[in-house]
Amino acid sequence: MPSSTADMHPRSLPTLTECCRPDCQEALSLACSGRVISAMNLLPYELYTDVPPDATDVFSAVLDQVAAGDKQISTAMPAGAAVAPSPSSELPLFVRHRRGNSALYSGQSFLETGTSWKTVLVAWTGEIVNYDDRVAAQVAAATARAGTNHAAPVMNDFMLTEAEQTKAKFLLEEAAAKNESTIVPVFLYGGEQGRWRAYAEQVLWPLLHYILGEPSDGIEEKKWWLDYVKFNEAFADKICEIYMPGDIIWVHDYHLLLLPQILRQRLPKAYIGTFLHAPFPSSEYFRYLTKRRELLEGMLGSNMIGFQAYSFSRHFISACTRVLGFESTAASVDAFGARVAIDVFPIGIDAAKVQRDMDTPAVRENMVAIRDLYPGKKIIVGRDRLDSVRGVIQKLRAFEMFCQMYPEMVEKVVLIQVTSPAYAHSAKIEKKVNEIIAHINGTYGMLHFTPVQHYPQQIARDEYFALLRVADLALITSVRDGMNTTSLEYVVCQQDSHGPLILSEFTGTAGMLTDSIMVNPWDSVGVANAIHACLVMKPQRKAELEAKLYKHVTTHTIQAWVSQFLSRLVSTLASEDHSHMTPVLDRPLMHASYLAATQRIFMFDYDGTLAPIVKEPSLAIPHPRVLDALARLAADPRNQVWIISGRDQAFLEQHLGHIPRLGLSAEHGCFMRRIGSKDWVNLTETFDMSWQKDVMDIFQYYTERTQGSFIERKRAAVTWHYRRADPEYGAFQARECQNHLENTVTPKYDVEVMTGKANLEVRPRFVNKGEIAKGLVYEYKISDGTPATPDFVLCMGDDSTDEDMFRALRKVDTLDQDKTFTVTIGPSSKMTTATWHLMDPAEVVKTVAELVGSIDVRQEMGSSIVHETKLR
Ligand SMILES: O=P(O)(O)OC[C@H]1O[C@@H](O)[C@H](O)[C@@H](O)[C@@H]1O
Repeated sequence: MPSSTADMHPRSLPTLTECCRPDCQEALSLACSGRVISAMNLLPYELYTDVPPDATDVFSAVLDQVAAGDKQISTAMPAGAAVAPSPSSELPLFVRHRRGNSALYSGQSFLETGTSWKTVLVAWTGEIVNYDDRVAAQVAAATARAGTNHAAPVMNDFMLTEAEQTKAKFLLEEAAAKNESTIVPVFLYGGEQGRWRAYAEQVLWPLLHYILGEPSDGIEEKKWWLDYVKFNEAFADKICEIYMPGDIIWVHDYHLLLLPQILRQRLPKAYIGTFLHAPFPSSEYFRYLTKRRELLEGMLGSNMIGFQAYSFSRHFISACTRVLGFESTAASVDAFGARVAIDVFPIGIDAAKVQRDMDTPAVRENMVAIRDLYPGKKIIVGRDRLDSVRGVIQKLRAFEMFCQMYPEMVEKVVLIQVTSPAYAHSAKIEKKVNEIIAHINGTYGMLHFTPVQHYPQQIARDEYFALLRVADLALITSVRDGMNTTSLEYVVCQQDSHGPLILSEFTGTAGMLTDSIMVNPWDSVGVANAIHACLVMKPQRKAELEAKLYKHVTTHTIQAWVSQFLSRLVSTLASEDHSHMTPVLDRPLMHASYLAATQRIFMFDYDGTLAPIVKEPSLAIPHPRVLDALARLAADPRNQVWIISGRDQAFLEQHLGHIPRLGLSAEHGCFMRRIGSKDWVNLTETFDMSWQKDVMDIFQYYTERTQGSFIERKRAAVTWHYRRADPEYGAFQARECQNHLENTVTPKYDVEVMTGKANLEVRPRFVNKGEIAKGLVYEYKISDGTPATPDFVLCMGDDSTDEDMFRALRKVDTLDQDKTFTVTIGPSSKMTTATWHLMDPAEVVKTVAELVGSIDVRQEMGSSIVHETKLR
């Protein structure tokens, strides 16, 4: 990991001398441009309009009526607000820093000022709030807190004129220039401005946090979805306008999950990294989303996807396997012919800035004030947004339990809970919170003492840091959280006083702050005990824990996070092109060799090569185009065409047996029907088949224990399929089953266990596709029966049994290897001994059709490259 900004200098990056997809066969001589385009939902600046000069008075007057004494409302003009010079016909516009998202913005700010990367920030302006709306929003918040019914404030159908837009841009750029960064605002209009967040915040956010909405007719959700698509497209438009080859595009968070794939379609060679700041739920939960496929595919346009915690990345990979059926490893997903790296990057904070901000005279003054309020008391502090995932209710329940279990402690402790309003209206939770607090204070409080002090408001930074510094304990009980920055800031603030941290195991932070006191927020007795244990903890133990936590937080900072994400993305890109990428079949080259040859041989595997893999094997019947192409190919006397399959002879006979001059090899070579013959030869005739009973018993055992699996019994081979079972459990059971077979059956009989695509197959060892392929080459005869050596070989297959053919052909020294085309079907990243690859059976059919002239080769050549780069 780069430890200093010097490490981040583009000059020290690996030079990417080729495009990240070498199989494009287009050496682009690209170098990383040293520029990062960050795409995030909201600009770090807020834009608003038309606050009249006497705004302070008007705000105060309105707000006084609805929420007397409510400290949350800021009635003053924002300090340092920039005002655009404008002719009186235009709206005056103001820009100020946006609150919240501090980790995200400080990461961006470090990228801009602390590294040598050039940066561009593409982000939405957010709702451009006009004066009336601002008042309405404040009134809404105040009335909601006052407990009265209130409808959410309606944003106007707001529109900036061209001139105003230019002015807005000027203001934003001016603000950004202080950070030496370039800003590209995304302006969005039409209808209510909040519509652009609706899908992300009403559907996605809850689901990512394991919250299910009420079932609906879906009409509203459909509208929100269309807006979500448009939102992502608007970002893609802006990025395409400014993109230069070699730029790194860094996409942030759940508002922009479609953006990577939209960009991949438009900029096939772009370097794209995505980071999800929110949690990613179990695939069992994620699949509730009606747009689950689109969202996953959208993310998979990236070269690398980062998550806050290992469990989130595991869930994501599992969703890709289960929902999309994509192959994956513990750290990657194979999607659309490319390998997408999946990694974990827990976000940190700007610890140095916190250290500066927590040590100001204002903070120290506030600390004294707070201590004076609670002399002699242990202070427990909580600061959360008031939504359904931060676990404020769970916290209060646990505190109540603590008071009940440890009555002797009650008077010695105060819980100061600060809650800031949630994005979504949270009146119900607020009501519940107030009720519980009233109950605790009513039960355990006294005239001179109130155990829970609740501050439902945004507090100033100075007050916030003062609170974190005077606390004896921090209590974080989120029921779901991507990353909890309060816990990190608390650790920095406790450098001298060593207050322990109680942390919910359901936060993304839990994985990194292993020296906190971990709790399950649903277990109020457990949390109550943890509170007690922390309050009576020995100073030395507290100091030990704090020292470890402090070291972690000040090492894994936001700066380290930025550096780590980018350096891992760059090394992923750099390693992608040189490792084991197999080039896409050079169809013009193959076509030229074909035309020049007269003694040709073709070997095609069936499943996964001529027909796609389907859930039910008997339904994988050949498409008429496949039959037509094979028939034409076989009709040419210069061609010898073979199907070399694991299928049994009945299946091959039924679907392909009618094609004249087509050779068939069934059950991996156990049975052969030679070209021009109607008879099958059984190569296993004399082979002892008693092993089948043992294998059937074992397969039966696993079938009973693996829901959805089934046995296919052929004449010589036996196959156990788990393609309809749970993919992970099926693969696990297959490994167990394979072990079982290899310990009991293979030592006893001369048989082999093969792993296929979601299946295990057992067959006599002496036959395999490699032996058949070799034999066909050695026994090759031209039409008059004269032995000859093929001068053109095309061998295609998709699974490990076909690798035997590729390997065998490589070893035949009579063959001209330049005229021997071994082609694996699958992504270029697949491990293979084949020389070339094609993506899927559709590409195979197209390739064969070209050879026999069913498709005009001049029109179609290279189309697989186009197809693939388009997808990628
Ligand atoms: O060798 P191929 O054609 O890819 O077939 C592999 C396997 O594919 C499966 O779909 C069949 O059910 C099996 O019987 C067969 O062995």
